[in-house]
Amino acid sequence: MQQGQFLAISRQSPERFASPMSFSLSNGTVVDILAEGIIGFSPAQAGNKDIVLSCGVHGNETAPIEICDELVKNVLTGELTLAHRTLFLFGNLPAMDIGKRFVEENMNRLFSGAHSEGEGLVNQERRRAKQLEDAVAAFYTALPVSSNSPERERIHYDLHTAIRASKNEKFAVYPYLHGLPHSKEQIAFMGACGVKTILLSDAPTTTFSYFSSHDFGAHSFTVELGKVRPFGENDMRRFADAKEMLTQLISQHAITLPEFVEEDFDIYRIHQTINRTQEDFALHFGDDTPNFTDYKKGTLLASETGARYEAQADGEAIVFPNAKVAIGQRALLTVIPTTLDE
Ligand SMILES: O=C(O)CCC(=O)N[C@@H](CCC(=O)O)C(=O)O
Ligand SMILES: [Zn+2]
Repeated sequence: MQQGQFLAISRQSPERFASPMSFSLSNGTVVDILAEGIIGFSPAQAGNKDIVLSCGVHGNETAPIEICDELVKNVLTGELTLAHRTLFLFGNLPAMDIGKRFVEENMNRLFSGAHSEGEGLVNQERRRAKQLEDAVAAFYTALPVSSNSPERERIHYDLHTAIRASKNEKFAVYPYLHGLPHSKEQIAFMGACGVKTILLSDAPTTTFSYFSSHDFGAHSFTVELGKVRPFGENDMRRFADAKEMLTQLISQHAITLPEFVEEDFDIYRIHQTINRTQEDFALHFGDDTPNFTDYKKGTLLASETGARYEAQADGEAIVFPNAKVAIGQRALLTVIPTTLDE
């Protein structure tokens, strides 16, 4: 509490959080530590939002970890007083220690129960994905929505940074909503964070943000705040707007957002999801080609034995290319400009 060293203790001495613990801060906020890297706060006069901020689901995506570490520190030391119940999740602690995306398996393909499919809970990423799901479920369902109380609003921002540089530096993946409307207010919040590019998903996935969106009706996004860099090497000025808005979100009962103006955003829809199915899967552009580089119809983007993957429309752009993913996993997304209600 004095130093707010929750992440440091979680990483160095996780056994200290082997059993759940609960205590109160002098401002009345109740702190629930469920496990290493999992800490919830319930202010004495909690507003109507239940907010989950997750980071480090990929261990080498350090800027969001540094932001959340500081927010947690500020709450624990009393420098920041929360207005809403907030759950912070530091996802893959062992992967942070080795500075890698993951140790054995990409955690962000293990949600919505995928952790227990096939061989089951055989590695730490699978067990952790289940633990994170359980923590989110307990957090969102702790306060039953009573007919007398105003509807509670569930929010989950899963904070990442991208492996490649991006033409559009900050962008967010809006999970598939099964036909429900996209929230303009949420997109306006993203815009205030400096996230002016939104990718609308076209199908269910096993990502963390789809899990909270689909299972709990949360306003969820995977938010890409910049590029992967080691701890201590992030230029935090590039994250200032995001950090400021996240601080406002959790510490103010209501925040003032600029009106949503669609022209201020680049909205894309996912057009192709290309999975690696063969050992010889190869991308047909350079490793330094940034996300959102677009191509003419017919351009060969990737190939593997038995398949050639081409741009199917002029202006189709690449996102998250990675030829080294495990067989069966997503190696490339392509996106096409769209509008919100198209
Ligand atoms: O830069 C990359 O190739 C990956 C960055 C990253 O981790 N992105 C997420 C996106 C999840 C989503 O589609 O919602 C991921 O690949 O898990
Ligand atoms: Zn990531």
